[in-house]
Parts: sequence; structure tokens; C-alpha cells
Amino acid sequence: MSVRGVDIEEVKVKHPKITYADLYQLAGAVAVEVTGDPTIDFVLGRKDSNICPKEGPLPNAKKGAPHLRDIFYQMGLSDNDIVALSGGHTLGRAHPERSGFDGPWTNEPLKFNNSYLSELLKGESEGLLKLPTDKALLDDPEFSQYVCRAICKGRDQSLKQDLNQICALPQGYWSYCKSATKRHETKEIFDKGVDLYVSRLKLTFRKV
Ligand code: HEM
Repeated sequence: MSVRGVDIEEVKVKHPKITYADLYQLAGAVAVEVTGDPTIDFVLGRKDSNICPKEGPLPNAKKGAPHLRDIFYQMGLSDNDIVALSGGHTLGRAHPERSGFDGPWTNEPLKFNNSYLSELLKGESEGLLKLPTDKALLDDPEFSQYVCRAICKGRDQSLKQDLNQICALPQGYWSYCKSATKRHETKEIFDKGVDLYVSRLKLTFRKV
């Protein structure tokens, strides 16, 4: 694994006291920092283990919302955390030779922001990937509330009204959400929501 051309193994050799578990987390926090602005608080203290769990705890991209919950609830994460973490797909891309999926989730896959969420709301876009687990975040009423809330911030009055309404609607908000994003420039909504998304992500990062 490498972050900005730095091989993680080289860092481990130089600083053998840090565990791999901490090192990988730190690499994630640094990756977010160098590709966007947000600084992620980082706390050391994770332990390494030589024992592999029987069934790998990684999610299966072909499955839906119940599967995501099975995986992430075991880790003590909430629906809101699952949505926030899925926003990690704002960076990078899928490779057919690795996962069978192909392409990036956003138009700027080396820039960390909330564009994963805006692309999700916009629907299918040519050349951009949506995994079944990404789509599940919109199909599931609980998850999709958090997708909307993650971007629910606006200064101009009509936009604010629309966003407040989206965020207040526990169910059936989705068609409203779609029409509101059509009425306003999607980019405008998301530019205003990026701080909100990042602050939510920071809360999730404290747990992992
Ligand atoms: C929600 C469940 C998740 C599923 C099902 C999932 C699935 C996948 C898949 C299929 C790929 C493509 C792998 C490849 O072909 O190279 C991928 C890549 C990636 N995932 Fe996830 N992922 C999940 C959660 C996360 C989380 C929580 C993060 C980080 C917060 C994350 C960050 C990434 C990144 C950065 C890449 C791109 C890697 C690259 O560019 O080589 N994913 N994920």
C-alpha cells in the first residue's frame, strides 16, 4: 500500500512501534488530508492480530442494505456512519481485474469532497460507477435520509427551504429530493454541504 508514493512498509520499518492497524488508519486520514482540505483527528492505540476472522469482514459490493448493516453493525457503526464512510468512494476507482467493476465514482477521483453523494443523487452518469451497495444507500429509507442530511445546508432562501424540507421528511422524501436537486444546480447544493459532510465523517472516523 502506498500513500502519495510513500510505501507503508518503509514507514513501518522506520517506526516499528506503530501497529499496522494504526498505520493503515493513519494512511487513510493522511489520504483524505492530502486530497482535500479536511484534517482528520487521529488517535493511536489499535492492536494488531495474527488471527484472520473465518469469514472476511469486507462487504460484498453486489449485495444490498441488509448486508451492509450485517457487516458494519458488527463494527459498532451506525446507518449514518455507513453513509459517511461510503463517501470514501469519492476517491479512487474500481478495476475490472480486481473486483470485476470498472471506473471511478466521481469526475475528480483524486479530490476528496462530497461528490460521491452528489453523483449518487444525480443518478446514472456515463462513465461513472454505481455499485449495488452504493445504490442501496438511496433505496433504503434510513440510509437515504442520511444521504440527504449529509448535504442539507444552504444559504439562499429557496434552496434552504427545499433542503429543510428534504431533511425533515423521514419517508417519501426521495421524489422531493430529486425534484429539489433538479430545481437547483446540484453543484450548488453540494458545494454548500461539503463542510457538513466532512464534519459528519470526522465523527465516524473517531470510531474506526
Ligand atoms: C460500503 C461497503 C463497500 C463496498 C461494497 C466497497 C466496494 C469497493 C469495490 C468493489 C471497489 C473497487 C475495487 C477495485 O476494483 O479495485 C472499492 C474501491 C475503493 N473503496 Fe470501497 N467499498 C466499500 C466501502 C468503502 C469504505 C468504507 C471506504 C473508505 C472510507 C472505501 C474506499 C474505497 C476506495 C478509496 C477505493 C478505490 C481504490 C483504488 O482506487 O484502487 N470503500 N470499494
